[in-house]
Amino acid sequence: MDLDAARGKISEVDRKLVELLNERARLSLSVGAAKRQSLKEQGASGEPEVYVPAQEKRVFEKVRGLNQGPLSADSVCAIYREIMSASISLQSDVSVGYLGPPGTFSHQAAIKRFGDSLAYVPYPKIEDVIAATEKEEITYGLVPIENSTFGAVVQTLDVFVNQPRVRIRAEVYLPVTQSLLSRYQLSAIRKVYSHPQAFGQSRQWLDQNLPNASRIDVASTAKAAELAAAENYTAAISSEVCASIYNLDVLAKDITSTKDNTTRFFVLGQSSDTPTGDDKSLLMFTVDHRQPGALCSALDVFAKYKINQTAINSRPSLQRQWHYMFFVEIAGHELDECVARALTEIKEYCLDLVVLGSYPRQAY
Ligand SMILES: C=C(O[C@@H]1C=C(C(=O)O)C=C[C@H]1O)C(=O)O
Repeated sequence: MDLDAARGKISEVDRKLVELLNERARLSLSVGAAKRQSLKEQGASGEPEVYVPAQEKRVFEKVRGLNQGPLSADSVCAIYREIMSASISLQSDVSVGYLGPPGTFSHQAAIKRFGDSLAYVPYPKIEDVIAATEKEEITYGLVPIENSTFGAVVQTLDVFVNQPRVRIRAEVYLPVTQSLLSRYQLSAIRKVYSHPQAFGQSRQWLDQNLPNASRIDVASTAKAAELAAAENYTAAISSEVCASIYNLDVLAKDITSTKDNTTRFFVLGQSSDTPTGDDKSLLMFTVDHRQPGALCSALDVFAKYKINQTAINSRPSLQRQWHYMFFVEIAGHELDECVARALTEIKEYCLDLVVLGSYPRQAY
């Protein structure tokens, strides 16, 4: 086929594609109308959930299975991310809050999960994102929860300890590459700004290469880049995206201590999604300190029901000194029968058990 003929055929395919995309969009408007109708029939007030991670997971799996190439399944899924983003925005005005300013890994994770068609709202602190979700100032809030190198994001867990009225709706994994950004050469740098998590992920590199520079914690890696752009003899540990946003040079790339450094985020909303058959749930509880082995007995309930624990963390309970709030993530959905039974049983050993949410398991 010659060039003109190939371009002519592409143009014909584009015409059909645009037609099909709009046909799909009209159907997603019908989905929105059906959700509203069903809420009305149940006598419930408020807007239906427009972002449905369980359904999106099914669509991605279906599309992966259908794909015969030459496009890679990942490319087709990236295109579908945008198609679904557009159909969400058509159903309703959706806004997603994240830890800003623009360019943070939270911002990148939000775009990875929600695509380009939604409105993004930066907040200066993680607790502000959670408070804005609680007040429904934004439709969904995205917060970091743990990093594969440095562990739990304690700022997020500490807000959960106060039991905000939000539910986890989805999880997102984002590969994270930390870099040293500055307007100066390495030898001139006296001060480094970053988020405590990014310092933790890059500590070895800093000890070796900038042992005498002071390390100043700030609320986000993008805030660090903003400060490094404004102040003399400073640098930031941040993302390469921020190097271009804040006009900084990348002095060193990929300075984290482990390979495949990845951060996991939660999408928070007003409710969790329905079970998919492959979900996880995050529980938060304290145990009765007067019962010896109470934590062990609580965790034993999961063993009894053959429920896998995928993560465990603890934070000070803030109620009594040396008492802890435990965060246990398990495989399964709160509405799965065996999880529901285990939760009833585990309450015997736990005080204040809260299910923070159930969400479809995502690939790393
Ligand atoms: C259309 C829906 O709403 C959203 C859009 C989807 C899509 O375009 O396929 C899938 C899930 C939802 O995030 C739905 O719930 O089915």
